[in-house]
Amino acid sequence: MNYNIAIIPGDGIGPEVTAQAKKALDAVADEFGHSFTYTNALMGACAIDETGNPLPEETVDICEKSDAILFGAIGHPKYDNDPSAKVRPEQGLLRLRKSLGLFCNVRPVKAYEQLIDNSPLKREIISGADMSIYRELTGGIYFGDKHLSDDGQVASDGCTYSMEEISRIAHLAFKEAQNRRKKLTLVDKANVLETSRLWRKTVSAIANDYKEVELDFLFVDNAAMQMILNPKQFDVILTENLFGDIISDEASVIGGSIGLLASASVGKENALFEPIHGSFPQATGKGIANPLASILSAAMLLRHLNLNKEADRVEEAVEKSLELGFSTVDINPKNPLSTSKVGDFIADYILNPEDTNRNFKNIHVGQSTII
Ligand SMILES: NC(=O)c1ccc[n+]([C@@H]2O[C@H](COP(=O)([O-])OP(=O)(O)OC[C@H]3O[C@@H](n4cnc5c(N)ncnc54)[C@H](O)[C@@H]3O)[C@@H](O)[C@H]2O)c1
Ligand SMILES: CC(C)[C@H](C(=O)O)[C@@H](O)C(=O)O
Ligand SMILES: [Mg+2]
Repeated sequence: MNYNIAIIPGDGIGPEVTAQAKKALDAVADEFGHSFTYTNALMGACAIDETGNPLPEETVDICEKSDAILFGAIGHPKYDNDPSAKVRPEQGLLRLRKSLGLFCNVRPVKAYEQLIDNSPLKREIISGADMSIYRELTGGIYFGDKHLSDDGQVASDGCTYSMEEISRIAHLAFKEAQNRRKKLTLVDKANVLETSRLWRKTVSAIANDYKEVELDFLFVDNAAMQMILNPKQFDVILTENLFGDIISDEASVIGGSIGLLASASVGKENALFEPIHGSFPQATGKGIANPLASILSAAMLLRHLNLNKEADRVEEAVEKSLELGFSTVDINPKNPLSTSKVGDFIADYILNPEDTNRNFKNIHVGQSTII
Protein backbone atom coordinates (compact mmCIF):
# COMPACT_ATOMS: atom_id res chain seq x y z
CA MET A 1 0.00 0.00 0.00
CA ASN A 2 1.13 3.56 -0.64
CA TYR A 3 1.25 6.20 2.07
CA ASN A 4 1.77 9.94 1.54
CA ILE A 5 4.29 11.33 3.98
CA ALA A 6 4.89 15.06 4.32
CA ILE A 7 8.44 15.80 5.39
CA ILE A 8 9.39 19.08 7.06
CA PRO A 9 13.16 18.97 7.63
CA GLY A 10 13.35 22.51 9.06
CA ASP A 11 16.53 24.16 10.32
CA GLY A 12 19.87 23.32 11.93
CA ILE A 13 20.19 19.56 12.49
CA GLY A 14 16.58 19.04 11.37
CA PRO A 15 17.48 18.02 7.79
CA GLU A 16 20.31 15.69 8.95
CA VAL A 17 18.24 13.73 11.45
CA THR A 18 15.18 13.62 9.22
CA ALA A 19 17.29 12.15 6.41
CA GLN A 20 18.15 9.22 8.73
CA ALA A 21 14.49 8.67 9.63
CA LYS A 22 13.71 8.63 5.92
CA LYS A 23 16.38 5.95 5.41
CA ALA A 24 14.62 3.87 8.06
CA LEU A 25 11.25 4.37 6.32
CA ASP A 26 12.78 3.44 2.95
CA ALA A 27 14.18 0.25 4.47
CA VAL A 28 10.76 -0.56 5.96
CA ALA A 29 9.17 -0.01 2.54
CA ASP A 30 11.63 -2.42 0.89
CA GLU A 31 11.46 -5.05 3.57
CA PHE A 32 7.69 -5.06 4.12
CA GLY A 33 6.53 -4.21 0.60
CA HIS A 34 5.04 -0.76 1.16
CA SER A 35 5.57 2.43 -0.72
CA PHE A 36 5.97 5.87 0.79
CA THR A 37 5.52 8.95 -1.34
CA TYR A 38 7.35 11.83 0.28
CA THR A 39 6.60 15.51 -0.22
CA ASN A 40 9.03 17.99 1.27
CA ALA A 41 7.70 21.20 2.80
CA LEU A 42 9.24 24.36 4.23
CA MET A 43 8.85 25.65 7.77
CA GLY A 44 10.93 27.73 10.19
CA ALA A 45 13.95 29.94 9.49
CA CYS A 46 14.53 28.34 6.07
CA ALA A 47 10.93 29.18 5.11
CA ILE A 48 11.40 32.79 6.25
CA ASP A 49 14.57 33.01 4.13
CA GLU A 50 12.77 31.68 1.07
CA THR A 51 9.29 33.11 1.38
CA GLY A 52 9.25 35.60 4.27
CA ASN A 53 6.73 33.35 6.05
CA PRO A 54 7.67 30.72 8.69
CA LEU A 55 4.67 28.61 7.61
CA PRO A 56 3.88 29.00 3.89
CA GLU A 57 0.31 28.13 2.93
CA GLU A 58 1.66 25.38 0.67
CA THR A 59 3.14 23.60 3.70
CA VAL A 60 -0.23 23.46 5.46
CA ASP A 61 -1.77 22.18 2.26
CA ILE A 62 0.84 19.41 1.84
CA CYS A 63 0.38 18.40 5.49
CA GLU A 64 -3.41 18.30 5.25
CA LYS A 65 -3.23 16.00 2.25
CA SER A 66 -0.73 13.62 3.88
CA ASP A 67 -1.32 10.40 5.79
CA ALA A 68 1.32 11.49 8.30
CA ILE A 69 3.91 14.23 8.78
CA LEU A 70 7.55 13.78 9.74
CA PHE A 71 9.10 16.94 11.17
CA GLY A 72 12.75 17.62 12.11
CA ALA A 73 13.32 20.84 14.07
CA ILE A 74 13.18 24.61 13.56
CA GLY A 75 15.00 27.57 15.04
CA HIS A 76 18.00 29.76 14.31
CA PRO A 77 20.32 31.79 16.59
CA LYS A 78 19.73 34.97 14.61
CA TYR A 79 16.15 34.97 15.96
CA ASP A 80 16.98 33.52 19.40
CA ASN A 81 19.32 36.46 19.97
CA ASP A 82 16.93 39.11 18.67
CA PRO A 83 13.97 39.58 21.05
CA SER A 84 12.48 42.28 18.83
CA ALA A 85 12.12 40.06 15.72
CA LYS A 86 8.46 40.07 14.73
CA VAL A 87 8.66 37.09 12.40
CA ARG A 88 10.17 34.01 14.07
CA PRO A 89 10.77 30.37 13.05
CA GLU A 90 8.89 29.00 16.08
CA GLN A 91 5.71 30.76 14.88
CA GLY A 92 5.71 28.28 11.99
CA LEU A 93 5.56 25.25 14.26
CA LEU A 94 3.00 26.77 16.62
CA ARG A 95 0.76 27.82 13.73
CA LEU A 96 1.02 24.39 12.14
CA ARG A 97 0.06 22.66 15.41
CA LYS A 98 -2.89 25.04 15.78
CA SER A 99 -4.10 24.93 12.20
CA LEU A 100 -4.00 21.12 12.06
CA GLY A 101 -5.55 20.86 15.54
CA LEU A 102 -2.69 18.74 16.92
CA PHE A 103 -3.83 19.05 20.52
CA CYS A 104 -2.25 15.93 22.00
CA ASN A 105 1.53 15.57 22.16
CA VAL A 106 2.75 12.19 23.42
CA ARG A 107 6.35 11.99 24.63
CA PRO A 108 7.44 8.51 25.76
CA VAL A 109 10.46 8.39 28.07
CA LYS A 110 12.31 5.32 29.22
CA ALA A 111 15.69 4.38 30.64
CA TYR A 112 17.40 2.14 28.09
CA GLU A 113 19.24 -0.60 29.99
CA GLN A 114 22.17 -0.21 27.54
CA LEU A 115 22.59 3.48 28.50
CA ILE A 116 21.91 3.47 32.20
CA ASP A 117 25.52 3.96 33.21
CA ASN A 118 25.87 6.93 30.82
CA SER A 119 23.24 8.92 32.68
CA PRO A 120 24.30 11.53 35.22
CA LEU A 121 21.60 9.99 37.43
CA LYS A 122 22.32 6.90 39.51
CA ARG A 123 21.47 3.44 38.14
CA GLU A 124 19.15 2.59 41.05
CA ILE A 125 17.15 5.78 40.47
CA ILE A 126 16.52 5.37 36.75
CA SER A 127 16.68 1.63 36.03
CA GLY A 128 13.17 0.57 35.02
CA ALA A 129 11.83 4.13 34.59
CA ASP A 130 9.21 4.13 31.84
CA MET A 131 6.60 6.86 31.39
CA SER A 132 4.52 8.60 28.79
CA ILE A 133 4.01 12.35 28.98
CA TYR A 134 0.74 13.68 27.56
CA ARG A 135 1.33 17.36 26.83
CA GLU A 136 -1.58 19.59 25.73
CA LEU A 137 -0.29 21.28 22.58
CA THR A 138 -2.70 23.87 21.19
CA GLY A 139 -3.79 25.89 24.22
CA GLY A 140 -2.57 27.61 27.34
CA ILE A 141 -0.05 30.41 27.61
CA TYR A 142 1.48 29.58 24.20
CA PHE A 143 -1.67 30.72 22.44
CA GLY A 144 -3.11 33.35 24.81
CA ASP A 145 -3.29 37.07 24.08
CA LYS A 146 0.15 38.65 24.03
CA HIS A 147 0.75 42.27 24.77
CA LEU A 148 3.67 44.66 24.86
CA SER A 149 3.03 48.22 26.04
CA ASP A 150 3.83 51.08 23.66
CA ASP A 151 6.80 52.13 25.77
CA GLY A 152 8.10 48.53 25.74
CA GLN A 153 8.20 48.43 29.56
CA VAL A 154 5.40 45.94 30.27
CA ALA A 155 4.53 42.62 28.62
CA SER A 156 1.92 39.94 29.23
CA ASP A 157 0.99 36.47 27.96
CA GLY A 158 -2.49 35.22 28.79
CA CYS A 159 -3.18 31.60 29.77
CA THR A 160 -6.62 30.24 28.93
CA TYR A 161 -8.03 26.70 28.98
CA SER A 162 -11.57 25.46 28.41
CA MET A 163 -13.05 22.25 29.85
CA GLU A 164 -13.37 21.00 26.29
CA GLU A 165 -9.64 21.44 25.62
CA ILE A 166 -8.78 19.67 28.88
CA SER A 167 -11.28 16.81 28.44
CA ARG A 168 -10.21 15.73 24.96
CA ILE A 169 -6.60 15.13 25.96
CA ALA A 170 -7.54 13.80 29.41
CA HIS A 171 -9.59 10.99 27.81
CA LEU A 172 -6.61 10.01 25.64
CA ALA A 173 -4.28 10.03 28.65
CA PHE A 174 -6.65 7.89 30.74
CA LYS A 175 -6.93 5.40 27.86
CA GLU A 176 -3.15 5.23 27.64
CA ALA A 177 -2.95 4.62 31.41
CA GLN A 178 -5.51 1.80 31.06
CA ASN A 179 -3.14 0.09 28.60
CA ARG A 180 -0.09 0.67 30.77
CA ARG A 181 0.37 0.50 34.56
CA LYS A 182 -2.95 2.23 35.29
CA LYS A 183 -1.63 5.34 36.95
CA LEU A 184 -2.21 8.90 35.81
CA THR A 185 -0.52 11.93 37.37
CA LEU A 186 -1.91 15.37 36.61
CA VAL A 187 0.88 17.95 36.84
CA ASP A 188 -0.36 21.48 37.46
CA LYS A 189 -0.03 24.57 39.64
CA ALA A 190 -3.51 24.46 41.18
CA ASN A 191 -2.31 26.19 44.35
CA VAL A 192 -1.83 29.36 42.29
CA LEU A 193 -3.43 29.22 38.83
CA GLU A 194 -7.14 29.34 38.01
CA THR A 195 -6.52 27.37 34.81
CA SER A 196 -4.85 24.61 36.86
CA ARG A 197 -7.86 24.43 39.17
CA LEU A 198 -10.05 23.91 36.08
CA TRP A 199 -7.68 21.10 35.00
CA ARG A 200 -8.05 19.39 38.42
CA LYS A 201 -11.84 19.73 38.45
CA THR A 202 -12.24 18.46 34.88
CA VAL A 203 -9.77 15.59 35.16
CA SER A 204 -11.21 14.48 38.54
CA ALA A 205 -14.69 14.26 36.99
CA ILE A 206 -13.42 12.26 33.99
CA ALA A 207 -11.64 9.85 36.38
CA ASN A 208 -15.09 8.40 37.22
CA ASP A 209 -15.14 6.86 33.71
CA TYR A 210 -11.79 5.14 34.30
CA LYS A 211 -12.18 3.62 37.76
CA GLU A 212 -9.30 1.17 37.34
CA VAL A 213 -6.86 4.06 36.78
CA GLU A 214 -5.36 5.58 39.91
CA LEU A 215 -5.29 9.38 39.55
CA ASP A 216 -2.95 11.55 41.54
CA PHE A 217 -1.91 15.20 41.42
CA LEU A 218 1.43 16.94 41.68
CA PHE A 219 2.29 20.61 41.63
CA VAL A 220 4.71 21.24 38.79
CA ASP A 221 7.53 22.47 41.04
CA ASN A 222 7.35 19.26 43.08
CA ALA A 223 6.97 17.21 39.85
CA ALA A 224 10.23 18.70 38.54
CA MET A 225 11.97 17.46 41.69
CA GLN A 226 10.24 14.06 41.73
CA MET A 227 11.29 13.50 38.10
CA ILE A 228 14.92 13.37 39.25
CA LEU A 229 14.40 11.90 42.74
CA ASN A 230 12.15 9.01 41.79
CA PRO A 231 11.14 8.85 38.10
CA LYS A 232 9.88 5.26 38.45
CA GLN A 233 6.79 6.53 40.25
CA PHE A 234 5.45 7.92 36.95
CA ASP A 235 3.36 5.99 34.45
CA VAL A 236 1.30 8.50 32.43
CA ILE A 237 1.74 12.22 33.12
CA LEU A 238 -0.93 14.63 31.91
CA THR A 239 -0.14 18.30 31.80
CA GLU A 240 -0.66 21.63 30.10
CA ASN A 241 1.39 22.99 27.22
CA LEU A 242 4.13 24.95 29.03
CA PHE A 243 4.68 22.51 31.90
CA GLY A 244 4.84 19.61 29.43
CA ASP A 245 7.49 21.38 27.37
CA ILE A 246 9.69 21.86 30.42
CA ILE A 247 9.32 18.54 32.23
CA SER A 248 9.81 16.51 29.05
CA ASP A 249 13.25 18.07 28.42
CA GLU A 250 14.03 17.34 32.06
CA ALA A 251 12.81 13.75 31.70
CA SER A 252 15.11 13.22 28.72
CA VAL A 253 18.05 13.03 31.14
CA ILE A 254 16.60 9.70 32.31
CA GLY A 255 16.81 8.32 28.78
CA GLY A 256 20.47 9.31 28.50
CA SER A 257 20.13 12.07 25.88
CA ILE A 258 17.48 14.39 24.50
CA GLY A 259 18.62 12.99 21.15
CA LEU A 260 16.57 9.87 21.94
CA LEU A 261 13.21 11.42 22.70
CA ALA A 262 10.54 11.07 20.05
CA SER A 263 7.01 12.39 20.05
CA ALA A 264 3.67 12.22 18.29
CA SER A 265 1.45 15.30 17.93
CA VAL A 266 -2.03 14.08 17.19
CA GLY A 267 -5.30 15.75 16.23
CA LYS A 268 -8.64 14.53 14.88
CA GLU A 269 -7.56 14.59 11.23
CA ASN A 270 -3.75 14.78 11.15
CA ALA A 271 -0.70 13.54 13.00
CA LEU A 272 2.83 14.88 13.06
CA PHE A 273 5.88 13.06 14.38
CA GLU A 274 8.79 15.05 15.79
CA PRO A 275 11.81 14.73 18.06
CA ILE A 276 11.35 16.78 21.22
CA HIS A 277 14.74 18.45 20.75
CA GLY A 278 15.41 21.62 18.81
CA SER A 279 17.60 22.60 15.89
CA PHE A 280 20.84 22.29 17.99
CA PRO A 281 22.48 25.01 15.86
CA GLN A 282 25.99 24.40 17.21
CA ALA A 283 25.93 20.92 15.65
CA THR A 284 24.61 21.89 12.20
CA GLY A 285 26.48 20.09 9.43
CA LYS A 286 28.93 18.41 11.79
CA GLY A 287 27.38 14.94 11.65
CA ILE A 288 27.24 14.67 15.44
CA ALA A 289 23.49 14.99 16.09
CA ASN A 290 21.81 11.86 17.38
CA PRO A 291 19.23 10.77 14.77
CA LEU A 292 17.46 8.28 17.05
CA ALA A 293 14.79 10.72 18.25
CA SER A 294 13.83 11.27 14.62
CA ILE A 295 14.05 7.54 13.80
CA LEU A 296 11.89 6.70 16.85
CA SER A 297 9.45 9.39 15.73
CA ALA A 298 9.27 7.52 12.40
CA ALA A 299 8.47 4.36 14.41
CA MET A 300 5.60 6.23 16.09
CA LEU A 301 4.47 7.35 12.62
CA LEU A 302 4.40 3.71 11.46
CA ARG A 303 2.33 2.72 14.51
CA HIS A 304 -0.08 5.55 13.69
CA LEU A 305 -0.51 4.01 10.23
CA ASN A 306 -1.18 0.66 11.94
CA LEU A 307 2.11 -0.72 10.66
CA ASN A 308 2.94 -2.27 14.01
CA LYS A 309 5.40 -4.98 13.08
CA GLU A 310 7.23 -2.43 10.97
CA ALA A 311 7.41 -0.07 13.97
CA ASP A 312 8.62 -2.95 16.16
CA ARG A 313 11.43 -3.62 13.69
CA VAL A 314 12.58 0.02 13.78
CA GLU A 315 12.54 0.02 17.59
CA GLU A 316 14.44 -3.28 17.63
CA ALA A 317 17.06 -1.75 15.34
CA VAL A 318 17.43 1.20 17.73
CA GLU A 319 17.84 -1.15 20.73
CA LYS A 320 20.44 -3.11 18.79
CA SER A 321 22.42 0.01 17.88
CA LEU A 322 22.49 1.00 21.56
CA GLU A 323 23.54 -2.49 22.59
CA LEU A 324 26.42 -2.50 20.10
CA GLY A 325 27.40 1.09 20.88
CA PHE A 326 26.75 2.18 17.29
CA SER A 327 25.78 5.61 18.52
CA THR A 328 26.58 9.29 18.21
CA VAL A 329 28.88 11.17 20.55
CA ASP A 330 26.18 12.20 23.06
CA ILE A 331 25.77 8.59 24.18
CA ASN A 332 29.04 7.04 22.99
CA PRO A 333 31.72 9.66 23.56
CA LYS A 334 34.59 7.16 23.37
CA ASN A 335 33.92 5.67 19.97
CA PRO A 336 31.17 7.62 18.23
CA LEU A 337 29.57 7.11 14.84
CA SER A 338 28.35 9.99 12.72
CA THR A 339 24.66 10.85 12.37
CA SER A 340 24.58 9.30 8.94
CA LYS A 341 26.38 6.08 9.94
CA VAL A 342 23.87 5.50 12.72
CA GLY A 343 21.14 5.91 10.09
CA ASP A 344 22.94 3.41 7.84
CA PHE A 345 23.12 0.89 10.66
CA ILE A 346 19.42 1.23 11.45
CA ALA A 347 18.44 0.81 7.79
CA ASP A 348 20.79 -2.17 7.42
CA TYR A 349 19.32 -3.85 10.50
CA ILE A 350 15.74 -3.28 9.31
CA LEU A 351 16.62 -5.05 6.06
CA ASN A 352 18.71 -7.87 7.62
CA PRO A 353 17.73 -8.45 11.23
CA GLU A 354 18.79 -12.10 11.17
CA ASP A 355 22.25 -11.39 9.85
CA THR A 356 24.10 -12.01 13.10
CA ASN A 357 27.38 -12.23 11.20
CA ARG A 358 26.70 -9.06 9.32
CA ASN A 359 29.83 -7.41 8.12
CA PHE A 360 28.32 -3.97 8.64
CA LYS A 361 29.40 -3.18 5.13
CA ASN A 362 28.09 0.35 5.37
CA ILE A 363 29.25 0.98 8.87
CA HIS A 364 32.76 2.05 9.66
CA VAL A 365 33.35 2.21 13.40
CA GLY A 366 36.01 4.52 14.76
CA GLN A 367 36.89 8.06 15.73
CA SER A 368 37.58 8.99 12.15
CA THR A 369 33.90 8.71 11.29
CA ILE A 370 32.64 11.36 13.71
CA ILE A 371 32.35 14.06 11.08
N1 LIG B 1 10.59 21.23 18.02
C1 LIG B 1 11.49 22.14 17.66
O1 LIG B 1 11.68 22.42 16.49
C2 LIG B 1 12.29 22.83 18.72
C3 LIG B 1 12.39 22.33 20.02
C4 LIG B 1 13.20 22.99 20.94
C5 LIG B 1 13.92 24.11 20.55
N2 LIG B 1 13.80 24.57 19.27
C6 LIG B 1 14.63 25.66 18.76
O2 LIG B 1 15.95 25.15 18.59
C7 LIG B 1 16.91 26.18 18.78
C8 LIG B 1 17.95 25.73 19.79
O3 LIG B 1 17.32 25.58 21.06
P1 LIG B 1 18.00 24.93 22.36
O4 LIG B 1 19.47 25.02 22.22
O5 LIG B 1 17.34 25.49 23.52
O6 LIG B 1 17.53 23.38 22.29
P2 LIG B 1 18.08 22.14 21.47
O7 LIG B 1 17.17 21.01 21.78
O8 LIG B 1 18.27 22.48 20.05
O9 LIG B 1 19.51 21.83 22.09
C9 LIG B 1 19.75 21.77 23.50
C10 LIG B 1 20.87 20.77 23.77
O10 LIG B 1 20.34 19.45 23.60
C11 LIG B 1 21.30 18.60 23.01
N3 LIG B 1 20.70 18.06 21.76
C12 LIG B 1 19.61 18.51 21.09
N4 LIG B 1 19.35 17.73 20.05
C13 LIG B 1 20.27 16.74 20.04
C14 LIG B 1 20.54 15.62 19.20
N5 LIG B 1 19.76 15.30 18.15
N6 LIG B 1 21.61 14.86 19.49
C15 LIG B 1 22.40 15.11 20.55
N7 LIG B 1 22.19 16.14 21.38
C16 LIG B 1 21.14 16.96 21.14
C17 LIG B 1 22.55 19.42 22.78
O11 LIG B 1 23.40 19.20 23.88
C18 LIG B 1 22.04 20.84 22.79
O12 LIG B 1 23.03 21.73 23.22
C19 LIG B 1 16.11 27.41 19.22
O13 LIG B 1 15.93 28.23 18.11
C20 LIG B 1 14.78 26.84 19.69
O14 LIG B 1 13.71 27.74 19.56
C21 LIG B 1 13.02 23.95 18.34
C1 LIG C 1 10.21 25.38 19.44
C2 LIG C 1 9.14 25.46 20.48
C3 LIG C 1 8.02 26.31 19.97
C4 LIG C 1 8.63 24.08 20.91
C5 LIG C 1 7.63 24.22 22.05
O1 LIG C 1 7.87 24.99 23.00
O2 LIG C 1 6.59 23.56 21.99
C6 LIG C 1 9.69 23.08 21.37
O3 LIG C 1 10.35 23.50 22.52
C7 LIG C 1 9.08 21.71 21.58
O4 LIG C 1 9.21 21.16 22.68
O5 LIG C 1 8.48 21.18 20.64
MG1 LIG D 1 10.56 21.99 24.00
